[in-house]
Amino acid sequence: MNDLLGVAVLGAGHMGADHIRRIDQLVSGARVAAVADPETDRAKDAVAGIENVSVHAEAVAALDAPGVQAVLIASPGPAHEEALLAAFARGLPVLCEKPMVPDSAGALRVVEAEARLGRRLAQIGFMRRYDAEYLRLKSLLDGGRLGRPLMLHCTHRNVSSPPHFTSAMLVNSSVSHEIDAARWLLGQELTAVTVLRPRPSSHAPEGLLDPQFVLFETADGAVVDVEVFVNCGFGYQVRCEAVCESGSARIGDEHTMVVTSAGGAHEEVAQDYLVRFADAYDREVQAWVDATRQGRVTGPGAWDGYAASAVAEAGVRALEEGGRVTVELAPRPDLYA
Ligand SMILES: NC(=O)c1ccc[n+]([C@@H]2O[C@H](COP(=O)([O-])OP(=O)(O)OC[C@H]3O[C@@H](n4cnc5c(N)ncnc54)[C@H](O)[C@@H]3O)[C@@H](O)[C@H]2O)c1
Ligand SMILES: O[C@H]1[C@H](O)[C@@H](O)[C@H](O)[C@@H](O)[C@H]1O
Repeated sequence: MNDLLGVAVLGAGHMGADHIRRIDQLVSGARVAAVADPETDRAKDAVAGIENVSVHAEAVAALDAPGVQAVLIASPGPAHEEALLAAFARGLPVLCEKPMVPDSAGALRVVEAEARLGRRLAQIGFMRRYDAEYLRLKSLLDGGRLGRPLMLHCTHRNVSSPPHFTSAMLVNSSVSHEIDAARWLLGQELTAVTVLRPRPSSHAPEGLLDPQFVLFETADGAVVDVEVFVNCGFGYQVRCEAVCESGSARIGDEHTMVVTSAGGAHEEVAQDYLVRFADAYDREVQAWVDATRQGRVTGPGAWDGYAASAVAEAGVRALEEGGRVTVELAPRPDLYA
């Protein structure tokens, strides 16, 4: 392998442009070798000032571009399956933004394709696993000092939702993070989901069911609740409180600065995920580059992406049809044992 891992970035929108900047300026051991976006001007803007990078309208052309040794997928969710399978066909390691594939059948096809290869190539962009506060909570729960976890209470608030956002996306895009975090923190699969629909906020776009209250049950009898509110208007807030047999622990309150001026003081609230989780994205991409250079996958993988999609799909059914929906997972291939 060359000195620097050559990465093709697919999608140069919000996340893609941020990852391009990160690989170019912050991460060691990698460089941006190619970028693909059907909006080629967007791709050109994102790589302005970067040398030896090719720009493509088609994702596949970027995978085949000179110097490409790995892929970072930051296109919209529905484009991920094709890109993942194309990367697998070329033996290229991948970091794929969440959701891995929004529908569970497509996600399972990705799992099966990787299982057929017989080696793991995909890491999924569940960056909360790299956030310092989540890591502290994980370490506390694993240490056992608080006893068995019984419940997680989660809050996931965005200032506003993008124009294309649908009611289903509150579950399969936003809550996909809580689904992965809960599986990871508790070390269990989520087995059933119920979604309550409070009256929509008058600040939400017409027809969008926002907020929602999502309730998960786990294989070992714990319960996870998530308030998801993507047009809350005031800030980006992600909180998680674990309630255990011998105590509780809460994260998500620390991302504030207290500003004092003109006879008053107020706490600032982060306005978006790029600020709140900046350090987590940095650590995530660095860890992916380091592992990839060693020929390994160390982060959340295709099975985690599939499980999150299957749980989210059950959640969307619960949202649309009402009632409690159980989650059916396919058998887990040995590759992910
Ligand atoms: N981890 C996180 O916290 C986080 C945050 C935001 C978005 N995301 C995920 O990142 C992905 C991108 O989201 P975004 O907010 O950057 O979206 P975006 O709309 O800002 O950007 C997507 C870009 O992909 C391009 N594109 C469309 N089809 C493509 C294709 N087939 N190949 C290559 N590029 C294509 C679009 O032209 C656009 O420029 C989504 O999967 C989203 O869920 C993750
Ligand atoms: O795609 C984004 C992203 O995953 C954010 O982390 C989440 O807070 C948003 O709700 C979602 O729309």
